[in-house]
Amino acid sequence: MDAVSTLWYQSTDILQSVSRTSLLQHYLPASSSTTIDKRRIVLSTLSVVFGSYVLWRTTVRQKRRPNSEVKAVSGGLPFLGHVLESSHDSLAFINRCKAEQGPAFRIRLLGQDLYVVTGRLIPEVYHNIRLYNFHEPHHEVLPIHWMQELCHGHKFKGEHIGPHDRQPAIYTLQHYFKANQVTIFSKRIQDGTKITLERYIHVSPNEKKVIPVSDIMPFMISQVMSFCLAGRKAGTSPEFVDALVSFTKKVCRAGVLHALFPEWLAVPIIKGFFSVEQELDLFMEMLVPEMEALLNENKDDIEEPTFISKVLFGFPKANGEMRTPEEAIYHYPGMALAAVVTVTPTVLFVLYELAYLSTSPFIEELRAELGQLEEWTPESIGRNKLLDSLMREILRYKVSAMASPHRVMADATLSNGQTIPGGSIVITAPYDSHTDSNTYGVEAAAMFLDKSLPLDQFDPYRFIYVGDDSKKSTSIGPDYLAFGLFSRACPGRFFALNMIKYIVAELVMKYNITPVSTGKRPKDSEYLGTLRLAPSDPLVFERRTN
Ligand code: HEM
Repeated sequence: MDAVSTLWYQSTDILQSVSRTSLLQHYLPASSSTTIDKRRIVLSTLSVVFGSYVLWRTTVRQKRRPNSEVKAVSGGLPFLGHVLESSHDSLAFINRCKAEQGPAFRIRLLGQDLYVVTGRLIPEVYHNIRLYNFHEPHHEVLPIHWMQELCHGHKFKGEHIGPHDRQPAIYTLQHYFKANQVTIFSKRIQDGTKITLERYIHVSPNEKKVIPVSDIMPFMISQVMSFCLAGRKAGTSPEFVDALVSFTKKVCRAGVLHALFPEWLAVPIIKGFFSVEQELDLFMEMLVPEMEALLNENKDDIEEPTFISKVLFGFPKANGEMRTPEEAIYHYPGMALAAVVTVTPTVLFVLYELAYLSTSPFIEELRAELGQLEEWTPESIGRNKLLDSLMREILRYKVSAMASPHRVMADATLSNGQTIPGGSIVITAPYDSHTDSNTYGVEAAAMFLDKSLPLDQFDPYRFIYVGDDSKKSTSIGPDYLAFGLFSRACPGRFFALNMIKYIVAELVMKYNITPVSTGKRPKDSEYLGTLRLAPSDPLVFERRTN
């Protein structure tokens, strides 16, 4: 999950929504000229405080740097740093930085220094998990537990997890969501997708409709996800699904406020406008009775285990006790959020590429292959090589220019001899690796690179030329960083791809999906180089009859 990327994406939205809503009205009723004066005073005070804070972040905290330290890239504006350049054309920006400073360089975004590593240096960061801490920066940008504590802590406190204890949510995924285990979700992926298509895409046979895919996709994915992670009752409840979408949006927005503003300012805004108390109440109200009922059954006998039931029964807490239903459910919103914010943009990318491939033979070939499957399940669809090649290519090509923030826990020396000071944030440059033939090695180049389009172009057939399993959409490596690397690699990837491929296969077989206008494909949106999203234009869905 690439959390830092939500930062810029949400910030404009937040500032707009905060100013649109009644923040000032709430504190400053507008009735007289005295009130207007008071408003001015408060606004000026806020501006001075915020301005001083920004100045402090950009100047006072600067310090002397040793010669061996990774060097800063030239250019950039005060406070904004390289925001404009990295948002305008992130790939050109990375190339310029590499040309100027080599494989590691320092950039500045919104008053924050970021150390960027490229190519062969990336695995070093993923490998040394003690030196490069992955969780801390993610918790800062997506402060899920902090939000749970802030908005719901007066009603329920999650279990204490020490730094050396197993993380219940991650441990559950690592042990119960392996490639050969995710078949337990198959029936629910199928049923959830069916209900979702009926609920969100109403197109009769031979009818054509413009569908706002980027608006409805978070709901569609949240629904199928709820089926699997929280159970059928949750998955069929529109309130539950809407609460998950709303929880996700609010936490992303709170993450921006939390990262940009001091806590004394962020907390009242978040409590006033982005509180997730109602959503967390609803999750508890709906799920606790189900989990209590499960506790009375034989736990080995659960017909359709969920993420929550695995946290409840899978393994004890650090003190040896089993979790209560509330303690198990506490881990659900964060995991569901991680799943929704990664799967939704991936499915949207697939739909846009398919829409713009609608006149190429690829779609018909894919339909012909899928049409020959003897059974229509996530497993059989998952084994289709053409669809797998499409998925790996989407995740290879659509990855953002910069991703995966890690906190450097002590002064660190990279293998090129350069150093990164302890306490800094280091990020990786995955798109650069994915498009550099040096990362693929000689064998891969001989095996498939010479048969496909150049690496900086999209080619859905690219990975069907591979003879072994090393280049499947779930197989990680330095040439495919979409799911991270080593022990920190995404433990939800087998489940995610099973689900995404099934949803995509259903859509491809049921609909002709085309762009609204036949002009040039609109560009993907890029924010700060750390987030890449498919265009938000709607697409045309035509119900197929054969
Ligand atoms: C296409 C979909 C997905 C993508 C592209 C993706 C990507 C990633 C990446 C890149 C990481 C490593 C962190 C980093 O390098 O910044 C990660 C970690 C993680 N992902 Fe995913 N992910 C996806 C789906 C999911 C799903 C569906 C779940 C849950 C069911 C999930 C749960 C997690 C968790 C818990 C971690 C943290 C692992 C740890 O800390 O060791 N992901 N994901």
